[in-house]
Amino acid sequence: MLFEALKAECPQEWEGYVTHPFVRQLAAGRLPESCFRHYLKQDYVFLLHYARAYALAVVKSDAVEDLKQSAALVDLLLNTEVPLHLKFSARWGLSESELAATPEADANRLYTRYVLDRGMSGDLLDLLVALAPCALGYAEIGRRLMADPDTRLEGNPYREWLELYAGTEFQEGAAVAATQLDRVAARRGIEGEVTRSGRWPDLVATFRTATRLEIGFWEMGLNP
Ligand SMILES: Cc1ncc(C[n+]2csc(CCO)c2C)c(N)n1
Repeated sequence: MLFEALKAECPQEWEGYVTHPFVRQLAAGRLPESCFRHYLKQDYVFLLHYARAYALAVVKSDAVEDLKQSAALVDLLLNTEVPLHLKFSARWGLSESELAATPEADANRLYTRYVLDRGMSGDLLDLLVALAPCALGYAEIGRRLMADPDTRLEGNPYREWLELYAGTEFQEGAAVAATQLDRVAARRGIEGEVTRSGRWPDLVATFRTATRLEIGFWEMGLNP
């Protein structure tokens, strides 16, 4: 699986992302509320740009299956994920107008524009690899946190967040994204020993950069 091969190339960055102090504090219920609210506001802005990146994936698709999958994700993001985020944020006292007026943090801008740029200058595979730490990382984070003895669900104000990303629906979505990555790679002639492909160094560099930018997003969350 391409996703596993990419992770294996940058274990330090990957561990830094999925075990970041932000998520560990969140899982233990020790994350300051100001950090979580800051994160929620920035994540709203993030989701809108993320939807744009999948819209670009529609443009970059040359197979009907990929067109459909990316188009469905744009719809899911804008018409399900964003309303869910609004509902969730409302319970933290954040209104839609407050979220919409959020000034975009540099770390946020850096990340989403990097992904869009990889998609713009590269092909669908470059774009999906740039999206992979986001599309697949949160499912892994949710799964790991649920198995972590330091995680506390009882009385944890962030319990819903944990249950969302560890939930079946989310895990299945990530599995579909991983399958698409493999399918697109195979169509570009990258199959079997993927690490011997001429494109491998560039794909690894993209994945590593996007993973580092996810770390930057957590860091931003810790510094409201
Ligand atoms: C900074 C940041 N990175 C990743 C996600 C996770 N995520 C956003 S939309 C989506 C579903 C479609 O793949 C996933 C997994 C996030 N919320 N914020």
